[in-house]
Parts: sequence; C-alpha cells; structure tokens
Amino acid sequence: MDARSLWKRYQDWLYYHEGLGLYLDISRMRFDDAFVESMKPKFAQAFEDMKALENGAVANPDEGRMVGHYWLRNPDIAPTPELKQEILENLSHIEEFAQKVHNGTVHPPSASKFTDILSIGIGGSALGPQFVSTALAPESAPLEIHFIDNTDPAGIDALLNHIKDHLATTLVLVISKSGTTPDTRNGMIEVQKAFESMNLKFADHAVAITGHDSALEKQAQKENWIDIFPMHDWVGGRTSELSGVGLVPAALQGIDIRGMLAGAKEMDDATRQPDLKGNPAALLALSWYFAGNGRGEKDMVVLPYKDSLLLFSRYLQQLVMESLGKEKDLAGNTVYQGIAVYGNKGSTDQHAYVQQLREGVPNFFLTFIEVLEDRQGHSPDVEPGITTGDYLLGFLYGTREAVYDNQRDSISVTIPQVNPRIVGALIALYDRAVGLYASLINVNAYHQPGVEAGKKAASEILNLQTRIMEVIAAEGKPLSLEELAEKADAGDRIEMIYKILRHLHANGRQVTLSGNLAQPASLSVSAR
Ligand SMILES: O=P(O)(O)OC[C@H]1O[C@](O)(CO)[C@@H](O)[C@@H]1O
Repeated sequence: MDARSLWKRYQDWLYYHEGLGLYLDISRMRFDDAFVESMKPKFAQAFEDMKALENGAVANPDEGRMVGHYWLRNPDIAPTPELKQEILENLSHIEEFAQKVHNGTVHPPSASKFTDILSIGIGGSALGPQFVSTALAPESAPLEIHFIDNTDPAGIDALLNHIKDHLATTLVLVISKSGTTPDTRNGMIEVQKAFESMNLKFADHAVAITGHDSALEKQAQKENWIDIFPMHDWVGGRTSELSGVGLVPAALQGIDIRGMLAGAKEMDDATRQPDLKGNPAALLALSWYFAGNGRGEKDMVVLPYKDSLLLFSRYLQQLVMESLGKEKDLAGNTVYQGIAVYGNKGSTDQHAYVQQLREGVPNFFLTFIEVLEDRQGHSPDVEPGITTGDYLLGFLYGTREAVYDNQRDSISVTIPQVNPRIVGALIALYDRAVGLYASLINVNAYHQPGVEAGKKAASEILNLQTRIMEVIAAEGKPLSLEELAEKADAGDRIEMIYKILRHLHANGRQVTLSGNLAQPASLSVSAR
C-alpha cells in the first residue's frame, strides 16, 4: 500500500476516545473489508455474550460463577442492590483503612506509623499491584511497597534482608483469593518467622485480602489480624486489580484509586458499545483474530515505550494467556486455543530481540504503546532541537515502519500520559478485549483448569519426598535408588526420587548421596 493509501487507512480505522484522550490505531493490521464483514456475525454474538455477562449470567460455567469485575467500576450495574451495596461498602472500607494507616490511627505496636508494605501473593494476586505500583506510585509515597511473589527461598531472603531495618514498621498484605495457594502460604510463613525472630507479633502487622470462608480468612480471624478485605467469588484473580487486591495496596501508596476506577468505567462504557468500529476492545479483538486466524497462530508482542509501563506486558501475559489458553472450547471440542504474550519495553527491547522481529520468524504481531507526555517539566536538547523523548518517538515509529515494510503487522495504542485514570482505562480495555475474543473463539475465559494439573503433580512430588525420607530414616543403611524406589512403593518414580535426593543433598539436608554423580544409577543414599 502506498503512503497516501496508508494515511487514508489510518484515518479510516483510527479510534479516539475523547474523554480519555486515548487513540487506537489498527491500520497496520493488514485485514481487508471482506474479513471485517465475515467477522460481524461473530461480533454480534460476542456483544450479546458480554451483555449477558454484565447482567450477571453465569459466564464461568465450569465453576458456576458470575463474572463481575465490570461492576467494581460501576456498582450501579451490579445485578442486585445487595451486591451494589457490598461493592460500595468495600470501597469505603479500603479508603478509610488507608486513611487510618496514613494518619497513624492504625499503626504498629512500637511506632506511630507504618512505613513499608510487604505484599505477599502470586499471579493475579501480585501482577496487578506490581504493575500499578511501577506505573503510578508517587515519588514520596506514604508507604513503600515490596513484593514476595514466589516460593524462592533466596528471593525471600533478599527481600527480608532489604527491609529488615523496617520490619517493625512494615504492614504485611497477604493476598490470595483461594487462601490456599502454597507459594503465598510459604511466603507468609517465612515472613511470620522473620517477625517472630525479631520479637514482633505478626498479627499486629498483618492484613488479609481473601475469599470468604477461605483458610486465610479463618487464620486472620483467629489470630486477630489488623483487617480483612474480601475477594469476591465473582472476580477472577487476573481481573482483580480493581478489587481490594489492587485497590488496598494502591490506596496505601497514595495512588488515586477513584481515578483508576473512573478511567476503567469510562473505558467500560466505550467498550460496551455493540459497534465494531466504535469499540476499541472490539477493534483489538478483531486484530488479534486476524493476526492468528482465530487460533493464536501469532504471538502478541507488547512494547510500551515508557519505563513506568514496563510491567504492563507481564500483567497482560497472565490476563491473556490464562484466559484464552484453553484445550477445550465451551462445547467441549478440543481446540488448543491461546495467544502467547511477551514484551518488556521500548526502546530497550530494540537492542535485544527486535532484530528477529524485523527479519526472523514472522510468528508475531506487535502492540506499541505510545505515551504523548514525555515527562513532567522541561526536556533539555540532546541535539539541536531534539530531546530524549523525540528519540523515543522516533524509535517507536521507526520500528513500526521497519517491521511493517517487512510484512509484520502492528497495533498502536497512544495515551496522553501515565496517570490513574489512564491506567484504569488500559486495564479495562484489555479486560474487555479478552472477554470479546474469548467469545469469538468460544472458550471460557474465566477458569484455569490447566493450572490445577501442575499443582496436583507438585503436591504428589512433595508427598513422595515425605515417603522416601521415612524409608531412608527407617532403613538406617545405604540404599541404591532402585531399592529406595521399591521400598517407597514408587518404582515408576525413580527419576523424580533421584531429583529430590539431589536437591536435598545440595542443600545439606537429611541425606547423603554417595557414588558417581555423573551416573545416577550408581548412587546410594543414606540418612545424614
Ligand atoms: O489468589 P490466589 O487464589 O492465591 O491465586 C493466585 C493465582 O493462582 C492462579 O489460580 C493460578 O494458579 C491464578 O489464576 C491466580 O491469579
């Protein structure tokens, strides 16, 4: 297409949200009118599905749950007055709590104010708060936030070491919808022990954000933690940033949570429109469908050209991949759906993998995110009449052009600045795009059955560890791996037994491995 036709196509397909000052440009996705026509019936259905979902249909049929994250930003559309009331009360609860922490009404036993937050959670109970903190936490936030989002002992040590001088004034948020996620529970137990080792009472520092009646809620009640915020049954982990999960940490950091909710509501209003061209989420879903033939054949590379949006791609990775990556569709057919998402930020990534994007395997499409405001305040020239921000713009559009010229498609989202309203709007834009796309490909976007298999297998490995340790202790003499497997009644798990022993041995735990490490079958194991 020549430059003039592209300019026309740009204008034909440009979406602009006046209130938010947000632009969406899908002109560099090479679909034609026939494709758009062919998608219209699917979109008509997707808009209907979304309407039903917002009205309280059981849109997550496997788990028998409603899907209500849209109600959080507009309680007036909650399906019952009780739910509306609950949402409003929770919001006031969050704001009052943050205010009490800020003014010292809620304070640690040994100091007048909390200074730090330690947030323990994983997946949807971490990614949103991490993204929002990086994007929006003010320079001198009333509390500085830190995260434990893994069951990595060295990672926990590094974090605890970093905040040890502030532990006495640290407020701990334990965030888990299920209240049973082992990674989160492990982090919590290690943090509890760190408090005890400094003669600090953990309960006086702890807040739970969790589902009703969960093990975590019960523990918090029994131990009389500072406070408990609910996670609703009808809000999924990956769409929970605008529930207590994201709002409690954000409010504590002094981030304008009403602004985030307002931006999300404005975007929800725009993406509710049953009009393909006038609905930015539908335009995204259309583009994703086109890129990957509705089968996720191309990966989504997300490149925000702004450091503060670095974690947006990681946030979207869970939102998109956990929602769309499904083996079965809603009719039970095997479909192996999904869209792979990766990316960090521009222009940084141009010096990492953009070489391959420009010239290598054409198995992706790009999403550029441009922020119009360079910085607050004046930018000095780095060359006559040219600033660092001009360079960033040049690199973004240079890359867009270079990849397009080589048959690689891209979407561009342009926002005026990174502020709470816009961040809320971006979250809402992608929530809806994922919901619509899921409807186009007929999958349940709101469950995650695949994650359970890994969790179950992990728990079997831990049981196996307990079993073999019992055998080793009872035996009192060296055993070959074969003998151990047989005695533990796990003849088919010999490789796993070897790996458990290797790990225990490397950490100086209860076992000693003798023999040739290069030949696992030659090893024998005894109690240390
Ligand atoms: O909030 P929870 O229940 O601890 O779950 C954390 C994450 O784990 C998952 O269930 C996947 O294992 C995600 O869907 C969720 O966001």
